[in-house]
Amino acid sequence: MRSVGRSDAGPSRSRPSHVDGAAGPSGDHPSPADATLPPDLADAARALFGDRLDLAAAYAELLATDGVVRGLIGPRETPRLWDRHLLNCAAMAERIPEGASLIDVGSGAGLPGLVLAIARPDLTVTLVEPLARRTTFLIEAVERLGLTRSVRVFRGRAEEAAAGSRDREPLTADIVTARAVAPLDRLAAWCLPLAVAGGRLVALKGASAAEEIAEHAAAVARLGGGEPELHRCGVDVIDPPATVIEVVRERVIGPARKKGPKRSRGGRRRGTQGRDR
Ligand SMILES: C[S@@+](CC[C@H](N)C(=O)[O-])C[C@H]1O[C@@H](n2cnc3c(N)ncnc32)[C@H](O)[C@@H]1O
Repeated sequence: MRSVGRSDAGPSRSRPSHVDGAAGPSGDHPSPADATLPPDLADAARALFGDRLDLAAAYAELLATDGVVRGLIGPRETPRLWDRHLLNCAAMAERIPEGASLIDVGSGAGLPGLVLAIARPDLTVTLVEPLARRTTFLIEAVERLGLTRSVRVFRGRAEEAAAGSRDREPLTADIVTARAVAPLDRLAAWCLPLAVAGGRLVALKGASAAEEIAEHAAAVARLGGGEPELHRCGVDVIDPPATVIEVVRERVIGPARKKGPKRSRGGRRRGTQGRDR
């Protein structure tokens, strides 16, 4: 069994002051967001993060420092952390119902799962990531941002999370998110088993989202998914808006059945007499 790195041990002693409601972006003191956020993105960031903007800025700072040093984010990404990463991911929040449970598959350095946990304190978030270097960063980030009550980290693959083990129930959630993890057919195979019946996969995709739907809709249906839908998020807030593909888990498909013994032309199993069932 793979190890499970949980981070739900209550508030961290090292949590930053802004979590306790120290001066926010509109307060009297300079805030972390004032220092790191490009001025032309400030309105969008305020619209998407609201009074959690300083927490988002603290996460951006972590990505730009520890995230780069540990090789989780390329140094060339730091000038575009807000527009390409934080704002895009936060825009997905409009597709997620109030109070939902959420599993983020292949979180990497926390995108989009940690961003959504920052923007939406009403969510309960599980970050699923197989690589130890990444889960170590995630666990530390969750503690430093004071998010231990709403976010936990599962080290393992999505398939393992969905399968459960002798010591652990299978993980499930209302919403399963993913960004930059796999094409839609593979994503559906990994993510739909993690959604409750009627729950949804919400995958952040790029410009080729419509082609992906055309290519993989049949595979998604075989996996128990409904018709994939394309939605634009953050319209009038970010430019361009974020594109997501959503798939509802309409049917619960069990594990692939093993092939039975070959049947003869008459419908009887080879080597059996009489009963065919
Ligand atoms: C390209 S990174 C994207 C990370 C992050 N979602 C982002 O947008 O920056 C893909 C991530 O998916 C993870 N991954 C790959 N296969 C996976 C699986 N079957 N289950 C869960 N995570 C997986 C990898 O370890 C990696 O961290």
